[in-house]
Amino acid sequence: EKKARLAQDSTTKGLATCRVLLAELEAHQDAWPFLTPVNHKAVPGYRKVIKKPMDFSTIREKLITNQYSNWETFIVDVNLIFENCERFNEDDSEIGRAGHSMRIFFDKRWAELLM
Ligand SMILES: Cn1cc(C(=O)NCCN)ccc1=O
Repeated sequence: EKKARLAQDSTTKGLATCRVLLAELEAHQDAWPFLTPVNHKAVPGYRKVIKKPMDFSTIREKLITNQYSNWETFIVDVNLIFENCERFNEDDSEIGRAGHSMRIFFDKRWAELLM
């Protein structure tokens, strides 16, 4: 509880936690579909179906250029990756399974770092 409040209050600390977590997400073996923006020229329908694309490299760029005011705005973008993946991919598909695996990993690590 105290750690969570601390991380929430001082945004720099909160954002340091975000950097740690983003590095772990990018290093995960199931991160491959989410490392860079989906190439909508190579993936028919993607641009039409997914209104707000997001990926780990975009989140990293936003972190580096100070576009997240706090850890909550960071969480919104991470969850957008998983929501887009569930919307566009069957649960029983390579990418669908990777998305579920990454979401489970993220939720667990976030809880450990902030609770
Ligand atoms: C997240 N996502 C990724 C792809 C993809 O093809 N990624 C490139 C992998 N090299 C397609 C649909 C999708 O929802």
